[in-house]
Amino acid sequence: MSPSTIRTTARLYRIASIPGDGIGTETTDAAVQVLEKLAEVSGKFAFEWDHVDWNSKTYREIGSYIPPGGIERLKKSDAIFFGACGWPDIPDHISLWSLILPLRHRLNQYVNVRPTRILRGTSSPLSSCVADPSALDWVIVRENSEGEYAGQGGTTHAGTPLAVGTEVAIFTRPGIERVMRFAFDTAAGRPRKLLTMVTKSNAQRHGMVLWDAVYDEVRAEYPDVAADRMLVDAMTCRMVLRPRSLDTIVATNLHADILSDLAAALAGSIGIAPSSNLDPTRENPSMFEPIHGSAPDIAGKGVANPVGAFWSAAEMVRWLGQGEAADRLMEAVENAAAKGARTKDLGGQSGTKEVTDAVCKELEGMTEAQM
Ligand SMILES: NC(=O)c1ccc[n+]([C@@H]2O[C@H](COP(=O)([O-])OP(=O)(O)OC[C@H]3O[C@@H](n4cnc5c(N)ncnc54)[C@H](O)[C@@H]3O)[C@@H](O)[C@H]2O)c1
Ligand SMILES: O=C(O)[C@H](O)[C@@H](O)C(=O)O
Ligand SMILES: [K+]
Ligand SMILES: [Mn+2]
Repeated sequence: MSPSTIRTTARLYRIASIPGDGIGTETTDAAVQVLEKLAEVSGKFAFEWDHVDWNSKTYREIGSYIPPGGIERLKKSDAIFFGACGWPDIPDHISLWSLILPLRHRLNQYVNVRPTRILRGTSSPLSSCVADPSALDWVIVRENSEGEYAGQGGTTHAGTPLAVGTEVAIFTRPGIERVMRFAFDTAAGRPRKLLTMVTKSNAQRHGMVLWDAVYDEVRAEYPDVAADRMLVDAMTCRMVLRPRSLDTIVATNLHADILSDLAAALAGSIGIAPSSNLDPTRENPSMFEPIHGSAPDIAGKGVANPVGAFWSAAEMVRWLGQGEAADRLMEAVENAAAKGARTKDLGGQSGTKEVTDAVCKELEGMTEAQM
């Protein structure tokens, strides 16, 4: 194919890229580089980037992360790629509630999909998974719009010995039902057709009990899916001791946030784990980001693992309809890891740049027939 043919037939995707803070900028730069290479070798699509500089520095300068008109700007894109937000000199609840959470809420991204598996060339701290890496292959479906992250509550007598803080979790029937259906659909679309629903409905007797009731109703509509439910504390043991007994997992905003960090560690490192903040109605752009934060302890050192950002980039490309290219990208990531391009968190010695270059090289080596 000549370059001009490529230009006329390629589908153009407009992507808003928000690197944010700390290693978010390093892993996003790496992902943009790998996505450009993927587009080049595929010839089927190209990216037009809207580079968005909302971060803790802009907050210090202008007092906000998202400037006026910011959400409208993002709505012009086909998808959003996000790095991480948060920096030690700004309280974490300010950065979270000024950037990532408003984006998830205002763009109606009510599901957060977090797959985990042990990539080829990497290892798990679980001995059962060292013997058989296929034992851990999960998709955590995180409720992404309400629950413990509803944002309701308040403080009275702040800064005094009488200080009172309330944190109100909100669970609505429509909110639970839509994420439950999404999870059952996800489970039904996977080979094992297995779903585990996680709550803490023994101690939390209102919202969590509503989760149980909605689970029972929706479950009846999916006779082909084998479903069970767990309390979140016991779930942590099951994830460690019986990984093969799990496949798709659905849980509340907070529980799934915690379980997905555990899942990432069991698969080798938080540095590999991806997430998709989805608006399943496709009315708004969905947003793709590694699950890790800005990691101030390693920021600026060139050692951050970019694989979670690459996997998120693959999920973005899949969401845009380029499933084959997404598979190729993951194959390139695993080939590179298997050949030794691994960062320190995975026991390797490569830096961010070396892993990025190795993945680009793998992509270049794939023939047109493969793409
Ligand atoms: N969605 C987001 O943007 C998001 C997510 C989580 C945390 N945060 C924010 O990030 C900041 C730091 O939070 P934290 O320390 O709890 O979590 P973190 O994920 O940033 O870091 C936890 C630990 O994992 C390591 N780590 C994380 N990503 C890595 C990678 N790609 N490669 C190698 N090591 C990696 C870090 O060095 C650190 O030791 C806080 O401000 C927090 O609010 C933001
Ligand atoms: O819950 C949070 O703090 C954030 O959602 C973050 O941890 C994440 O996982 O994206
Ligand atoms: K992130
Ligand atoms: Mn988290």
